[in-house]
Amino acid sequence: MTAALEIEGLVKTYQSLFGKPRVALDRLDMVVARGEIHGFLGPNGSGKSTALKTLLGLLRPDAGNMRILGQPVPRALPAVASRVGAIVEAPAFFGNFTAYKTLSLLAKAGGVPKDRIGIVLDQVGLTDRAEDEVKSYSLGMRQRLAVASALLKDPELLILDEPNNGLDPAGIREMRDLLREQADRGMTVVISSHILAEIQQVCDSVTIISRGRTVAAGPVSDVLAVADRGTYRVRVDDHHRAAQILADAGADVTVAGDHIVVRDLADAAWVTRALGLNDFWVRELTPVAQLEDAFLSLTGGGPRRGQFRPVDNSDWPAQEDFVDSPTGDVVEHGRSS
Ligand SMILES: Nc1ncnc2c1ncn2[C@@H]1O[C@H](COP(=O)(O)OP(=O)(O)OP(=O)(O)O)[C@@H](O)[C@H]1O
Repeated sequence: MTAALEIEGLVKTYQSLFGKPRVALDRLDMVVARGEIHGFLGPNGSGKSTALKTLLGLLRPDAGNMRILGQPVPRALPAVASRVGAIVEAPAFFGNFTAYKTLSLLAKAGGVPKDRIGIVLDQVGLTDRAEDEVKSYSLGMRQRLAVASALLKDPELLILDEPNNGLDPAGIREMRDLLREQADRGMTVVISSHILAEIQQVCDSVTIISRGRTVAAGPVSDVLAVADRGTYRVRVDDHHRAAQILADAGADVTVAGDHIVVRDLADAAWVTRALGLNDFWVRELTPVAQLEDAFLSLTGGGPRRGQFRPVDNSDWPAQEDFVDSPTGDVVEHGRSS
């Protein structure tokens, strides 16, 4: 069976009248199998939105091949558009329209049967507020209304850029259940996110990008296995002193709350020996395999709002290029620590 989404060698450079061109996508590759929930992960400014907008025909690519539901895009977009639901930018709703009226207009414009409105309102948990004006909605409720609008067509492929933005923990859980329900019905779901724990819980597979390039892809368990390069959590009495002993012995150690994290360990027994020789007895020695760790080790740093977290500068424009973020926030220069 063909993949729901395929991107191969996608290149996109933003031209600027005054500054240097900015390479946002640098031969990006991505494949999403049908029926799965796929996480599209990357630090701020790594190119996620650019990739999704290019895929959906909102930006023109410089090079590369893309297919949606087996059809080459952007050429075949008119043919596949009715089978794809997407939110790549926060949609602007009329504040004095109700959710029902908003969805009615969208349904009418898209030739969607009216009975879909009640179904999607129910799916996103807005039935009780359907007759309230959108201006009275919280950010999370607007987010759910946006998802409802994307679900109207009952699409085969649903693409959501940062769907959890503005949602509280309960809202995030509801969104997760909603996406899982859709996937169980056969819908393919692609979500971009920085909320790594969330991706780990909901996604079957991931593509991790950094600076416009794919750095890891595959089933979540495979990506975790690759990234699990001997990272262990160690619990011991007086963990500050124990961390010092391990650091003095040459280990890559950080103290994290009430435990120690030791990285790049070839043999976990080394920790037990090194501490035992100093009369420290290990109470816990557990391998750590979290998507967060995979993400950090693959992209070289954690996502921070409005900041770039470069990985390797070898073939990337000079540091002075990294001065503006799309949000206008302060931007970190150079390699992350
Ligand atoms: N309209 C634009 N003009 C010029 N450069 C842009 C434009 N939009 C994005 N960029 C640049 O392209 C790169 C990728 O940005 P993009 O928004 O695609 O990343 P992202 O991974 O979606 O980031 P975020 O997680 O912060 O939304 C960044 O260097 C960004 O500054």
